[in-house]
Amino acid sequence: MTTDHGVPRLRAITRPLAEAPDLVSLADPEHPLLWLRDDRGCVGVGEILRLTFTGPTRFRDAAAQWRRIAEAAVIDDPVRLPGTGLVALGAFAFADRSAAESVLVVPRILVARHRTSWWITEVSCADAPATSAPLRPEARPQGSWPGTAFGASPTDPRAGAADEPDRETHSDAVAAYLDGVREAGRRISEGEAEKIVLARQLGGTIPRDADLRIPLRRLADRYLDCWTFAVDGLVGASPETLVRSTSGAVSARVLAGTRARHPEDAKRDARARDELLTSAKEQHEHAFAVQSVVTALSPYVRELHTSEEPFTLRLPNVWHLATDLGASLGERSSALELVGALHPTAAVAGTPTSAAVAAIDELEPFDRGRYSGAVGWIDAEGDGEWVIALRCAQVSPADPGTGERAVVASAGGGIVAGSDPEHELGETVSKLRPITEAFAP
Ligand SMILES: C=C(O[C@H]1C=CC=C(C(=O)O)[C@@H]1O)C(=O)O
Repeated sequence: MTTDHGVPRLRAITRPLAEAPDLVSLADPEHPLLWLRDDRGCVGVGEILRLTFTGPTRFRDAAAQWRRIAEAAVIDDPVRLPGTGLVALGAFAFADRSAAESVLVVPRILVARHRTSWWITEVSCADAPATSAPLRPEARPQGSWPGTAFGASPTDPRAGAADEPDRETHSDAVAAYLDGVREAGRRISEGEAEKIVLARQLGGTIPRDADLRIPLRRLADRYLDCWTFAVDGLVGASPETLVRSTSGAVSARVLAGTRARHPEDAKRDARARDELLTSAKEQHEHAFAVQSVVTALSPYVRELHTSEEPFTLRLPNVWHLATDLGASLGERSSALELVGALHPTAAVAGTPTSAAVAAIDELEPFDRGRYSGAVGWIDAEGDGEWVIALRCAQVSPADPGTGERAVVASAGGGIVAGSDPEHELGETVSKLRPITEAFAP
């Protein structure tokens, strides 16, 4: 199955699909592989190749290995749309020193959609005899979903203790987060950094046979402006496009600056939006995030342009300040190479990057894993779409003793001069809502 240089040789056969299957119901209930937003997306069934990476060179290694695999592949693709032919889905860790593996997974079967076009791709070893038509996966019936009520931290998973920023006494994990925010504020006032993004985690458990398609469907139905994803146990719905690169066109959506939504009270909701748009602090925090993306992308693109002013993005749980970027790809860099150049942006690390990453390492008492890393897909042309892994949870393999799967949800926010710790805590509660609600019983 490999070339003389040890590179797996794959054959991908793509065929148009006349019918329009429900992508979520085709996913594996316990190990879903899914990428979905409105009328675009794909579901992977089975796995033919899994590549793992760790350390500071994880993006570069993945990009180089994927390029070799794509060059060696035999591709039969009359459909020729973004995501046809050979495709891998991936999830990458935030930190260079993370214990979490970064992965690229090539599904055996991919069923996908781009607006009104549907297709199926079957991937096999190039040396095996080719089949005439790809195997059709079948929708599986819905399984059980007892859900989970998250506890205040992965090590203190007392159900229900998660979201209580107004409590007089906070849990140890919340107290540690608040201390971290204060310390970040102190460092910023002393000039060590201008912005530091600090996160916290919640913990829960689900039984081994819980059907993860249920929280995924809730996310996809509710967060229409987000990419709903499931890759190697990382499940979420992110509003922030790190980079999309298709046929030479590059785009990104930068988010930073947040207010909780109040959909039940239109006036209060509008006030929250106006406050966000006019807050000098939020605009300042946002500008750092835009600048970090512009600086990182510039060497790879031409004609980079951004929306003139940040606009407000309305999600069901929060308002965000947002800026869209567009550009043309300058040279033939793959989407994964662009991801490696962009990560970590100021939206998830801070400014300047190295000082912010060092502060996160000291002030957050946990490994972020893949939270605030990158999740997305890449095809054989190097085109792809990657989001920052936000509003998400990592679901672990089942514990052999208890049969339970640990679920760790994470959310954070940018700390700048003048940030108020209790307000920041409230912001993480709003940002955790997509996951706490999707995983609710
Ligand atoms: C770090 C997170 O959000 C980032 C993205 C949008 C707005 C953010 C903010 O306002 O702080 C964060 O930079 C998170 O959701 O965990």
